[in-house]
Amino acid sequence: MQSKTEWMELALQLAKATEGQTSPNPSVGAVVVKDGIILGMGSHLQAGEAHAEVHAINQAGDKAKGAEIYVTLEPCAHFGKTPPCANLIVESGIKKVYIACVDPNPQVAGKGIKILEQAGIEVEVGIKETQAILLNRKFFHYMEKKRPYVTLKAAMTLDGKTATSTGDSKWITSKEAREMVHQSRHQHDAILVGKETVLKDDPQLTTRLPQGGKNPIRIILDTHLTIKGDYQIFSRDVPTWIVCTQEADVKGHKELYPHVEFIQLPTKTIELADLLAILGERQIQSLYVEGGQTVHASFLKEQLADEYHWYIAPKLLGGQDARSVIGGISPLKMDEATDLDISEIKEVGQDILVVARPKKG
Ligand SMILES: Nc1c(/N=C/[C@@H](O)[C@H](O)[C@H](O)COP(=O)(O)O)[nH]c(=O)[nH]c1=O
Ligand SMILES: [Zn+2]
Repeated sequence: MQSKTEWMELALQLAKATEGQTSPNPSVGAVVVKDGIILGMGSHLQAGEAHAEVHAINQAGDKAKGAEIYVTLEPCAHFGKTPPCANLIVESGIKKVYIACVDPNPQVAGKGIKILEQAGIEVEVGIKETQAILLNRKFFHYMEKKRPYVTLKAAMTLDGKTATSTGDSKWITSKEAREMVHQSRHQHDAILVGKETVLKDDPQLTTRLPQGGKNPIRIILDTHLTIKGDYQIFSRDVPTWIVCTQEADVKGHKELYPHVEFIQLPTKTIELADLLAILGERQIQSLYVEGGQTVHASFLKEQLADEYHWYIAPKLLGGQDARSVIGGISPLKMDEATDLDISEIKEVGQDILVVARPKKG
């Protein structure tokens, strides 16, 4: 017999397994249980398809009568592409609903729970709530701020260098760490780099995992559209959006690269807040920023990064002339530093990954 916490843990595993593939929807898992026996379980797999509760209840069939359901997010109450799960739960005869976290989206918060309680179904909220909120932090952030959740990624030596003075950086981190980066690319709607990274590294910015994976949209910051030539970012297999400013000659570039989309900002410089708002309007919920140092400096200065993935290799380069992780100008006083909460440190091959987020408040 599993405890309610263990059943919710299973539902969270089901949700976590689909991380990145359900965008613009959240990742959700559900388990239907009666007398300690699993009658049905499921994950929401793709936006527009059945929700996790539908899969789990369909598997349980008539046996769902008198059962309990564990679901990682409050059941929906609105008619989206599928009928509301709250009504389905009522019709199924389920007698108790355990919910990890409510939907913070003001339009839906609490509506699903109300339908259940009005039908006389017992509801308990908050089992493994922290993990459930963490799992869908990008979705909740996007719902609240209408701009993508931004993760800055950097790979560096133990003394914080991302390349030698000649720009050589192949490779700093191990195969395992680089594979984890591709896993993150798969889980993000878009990936962003600056002009310098394109000119120096000629990156593909695609997801290349042994088991395959979704390619994020490539977003390149190129203020005056200076990137010309057969760079890999112009390949036709992945959508590429180039961000430039008002004086850039988009018309001329469009003739060179007809398959590329241009986002021309009405300003002399690329204002990141404006860009993120535009990306939000285009349903980009999560943005993976692979640098380089100038781009990282802008996101830090504007305080627009929501998460940092620092991959640190057991190497030392030394030298003030080697490239550091974040460019720009440093604040004068240490107490102007950006304070972070380190949420995870894990070994990846011979490297370590530090996951950190700006301190709230
Ligand atoms: N030099 C390194 C990285 N380098 C990161 C960027 O500078 C590269 O241009 C980008 O990842 C290349 O993308 P690709 O062409 O799609 O493979 N990133 C890493 O994690 N470890 C490194 O050691
Ligand atoms: Zn639903």
